Amino acid sequence: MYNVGKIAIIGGGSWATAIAKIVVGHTHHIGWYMRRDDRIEDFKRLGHNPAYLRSARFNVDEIFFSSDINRIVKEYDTLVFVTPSPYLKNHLRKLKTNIRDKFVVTAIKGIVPDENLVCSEYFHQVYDVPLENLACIGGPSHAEEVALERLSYLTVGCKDVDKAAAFTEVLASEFIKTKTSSDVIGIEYSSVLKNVYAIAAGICNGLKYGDNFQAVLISNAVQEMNRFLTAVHPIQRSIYDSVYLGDLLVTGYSNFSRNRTFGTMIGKGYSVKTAQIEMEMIAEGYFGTKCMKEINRHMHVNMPILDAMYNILYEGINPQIEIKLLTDSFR
Ligand SMILES: NC(=O)C1=CN([C@@H]2O[C@H](COP(=O)(O)OP(=O)(O)OC[C@H]3O[C@@H](n4cnc5c(N)ncnc54)[C@H](OP(=O)(O)O)[C@@H]3O)[C@@H](O)[C@H]2O)C=CC1
Ligand SMILES: O=C(CO)COP(=O)(O)O
Repeated sequence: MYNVGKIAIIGGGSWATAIAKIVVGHTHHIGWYMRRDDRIEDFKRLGHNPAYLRSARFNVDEIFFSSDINRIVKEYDTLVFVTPSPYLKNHLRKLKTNIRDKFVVTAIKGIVPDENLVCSEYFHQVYDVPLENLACIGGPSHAEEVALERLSYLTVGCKDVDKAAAFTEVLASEFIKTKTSSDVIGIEYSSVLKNVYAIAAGICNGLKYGDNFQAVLISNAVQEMNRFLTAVHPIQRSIYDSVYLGDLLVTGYSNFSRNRTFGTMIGKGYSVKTAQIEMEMIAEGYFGTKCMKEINRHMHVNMPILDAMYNILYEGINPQIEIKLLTDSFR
């Protein structure tokens, strides 16, 4: 089996912390790049991330921390990128080290803004990482629940399924079941789209639509997701697998979801700016909406929910009017 070698986590937020906890439980050593030295010092002193998932405790002797991304990249074989998508380029801008020969795993559920590329395409096109060295982690997995050791399913996608299987070895546990897939592009796009649909679910919640309508919205969202995935990467897949439908459901229904929370505020009448300030956390579906709208200008897939989100979030159309129009297109 493929040897994943020494693993490093790139990013210091809640999902990075949850993944670090899982991986170090297996390997007893990880590298960890965080952007702020003060956070690293506090982490070492407290034995937990001072800002995210504070209940997840670590043996800091098992972690090599650094705010120098080049140092981490040089010394580790498998790099797990877990930064919010809008910040990925900021971190990579500092990179002077070649990553062509690394195994690059992304747990990012978002598109690289301005480039309109999912992360694997970005690493392939800009950093020359071969497709068989690129993997993604998907599936319904709120970091808060993973930290509480509530049973969760993670899917590792990689063109080279042997490599995907090797990486699942460092994720699987009593409370994490793992699956493999070769559908990297499909998983990445579905992870972006489910955020857009979770914003839609939140907006409808804020507008006081009930559970009956939410079910119709999500049913139509899964059909829309399927149409797009079939157009962008036409392979045999079941959209009902948990990595696609499951992640859509958890993000659309869970109170942990930042995207849904952001949408609820918009539905209640907050402006985009105010909702973003109030949230204090990032709802990547906001950025995903614009990127997907631009990508779909060339793809011409019928995506009424995406279009409605774009009109509300970027064209300033009243959510009440836009959702009313959307309801007429639903099956
Ligand atoms: N949270 C979850 O449940 C899940 C998240 N994901 C995905 O994981 C990825 C990471 O999200 P998550 O861990 O939740 O993020 P969080 O919101 O928990 O953390 C935000 C991170 O971004 C950093 N950051 C904030 N502002 C900037 C900036 N201007 N430039 C660079 N970095 C900045 C923060 O650093 P600092 O603390 O120094 O400010 C922090 O490390 C996302 O793509 C998300 O979709 C996937 C599955 C589950
Ligand atoms: O991807 C997630 C759960 O699988 C997290 O979604 P949010 O970013 O909406 O919180």
